[in-house]
Amino acid sequence: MKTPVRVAITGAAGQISYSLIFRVAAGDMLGKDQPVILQLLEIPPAMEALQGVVMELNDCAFPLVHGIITSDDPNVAFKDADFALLVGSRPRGPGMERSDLLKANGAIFTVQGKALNDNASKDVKVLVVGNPANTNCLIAMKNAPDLNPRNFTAMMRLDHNRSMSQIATKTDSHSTKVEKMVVWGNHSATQFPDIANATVDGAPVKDAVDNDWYVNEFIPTVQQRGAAIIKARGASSAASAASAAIDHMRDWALGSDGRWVSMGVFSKGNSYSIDEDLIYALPITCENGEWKEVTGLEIGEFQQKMMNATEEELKGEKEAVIDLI
Ligand SMILES: NC(=O)c1ccc[n+]([C@@H]2O[C@H](COP(=O)([O-])OP(=O)(O)OC[C@H]3O[C@@H](n4cnc5c(N)ncnc54)[C@H](O)[C@@H]3O)[C@@H](O)[C@H]2O)c1
Ligand SMILES: O=C(O)C[C@H](O)C(=O)O
Repeated sequence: MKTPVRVAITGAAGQISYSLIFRVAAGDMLGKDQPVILQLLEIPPAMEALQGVVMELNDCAFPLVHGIITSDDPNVAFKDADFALLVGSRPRGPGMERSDLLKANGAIFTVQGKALNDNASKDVKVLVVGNPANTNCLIAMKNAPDLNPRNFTAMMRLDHNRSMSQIATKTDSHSTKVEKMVVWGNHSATQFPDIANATVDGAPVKDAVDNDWYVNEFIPTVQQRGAAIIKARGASSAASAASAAIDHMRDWALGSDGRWVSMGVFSKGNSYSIDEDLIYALPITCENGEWKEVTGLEIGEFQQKMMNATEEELKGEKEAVIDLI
């Protein structure tokens, strides 16, 4: 039996966590042979609801769960954490953009960045899910000067998975047959789901779909999918967001087997001339617990325009929270 690892999850009584925690506990994230100690963070008004979640976790009698800690203090929840999934923050409602949440949520990530810096394992792998995820991740990273910036990532995997699913449906194939999809930039309406290198059943996607569908249907559908779910469900995506978080962390920890994934990462040293002080989604492969940028892709005029637009938005978000970083 492996030694248990510590998995901290914030917003643990919320919608996403209600799916996420149970999947982590079942071994979907780190493997069926990896015991976990769950370290669950909430704010004081939600601690009672969190106790209900813990009762349900206990009632599952998960073989891999070797301890459950609950707290409203990030210094306790992040103590020696090997993995930290920062979910806790307000979701947007109808008619809002994710960046409208910066004022409400940004400050959460200064406190949590400091607490990670002071308490977590030096190798902690951090995934920011709470919106606006990229800029919240930048805030947390900047408030954790003793941790390697490479430890901080933002979730773009939901956008990546949404793209693969849309392509599979359009080409009458299956999402597992779609490879080399890239979603660049911000988890927002400016994100750029790019099919230039993507293949389906080994053949170029761009030969299988027409450009009009790509530009006028596919890209806006992926960009607006979060808003479409809010409109339909009356609440933001939760189970699919949890599933994407599981995919992101699993691949980072256990490897992506050469498959490309999209992750929001610190842009310093990137090979696509993107501003070097952002959390920007790039094409990534993961191996031996490390992520690596896919380099050397040719960038055409349309791609450059789309990549610049999402970069500009991220620069604007950063300016809006400059006092927090
Ligand atoms: N990056 C993505 O792809 C993606 C996808 C879906 C949702 N999200 C975002 O994830 C966040 C959570 O969504 P949800 O549906 O679970 O929301 P929710 O409102 O159901 O749950 C959020 C939980 O966070 C808790 N919380 C608030 N402040 C906290 C703090 N300082 N410390 C710890 N916990 C705190 C709340 O008490 C609540 O229980 C939202 O910001 C949402 O927009 C991101
Ligand atoms: O759209 C939202 O606000 C929730 C989430 O970021 C999503 O993409 O579903």
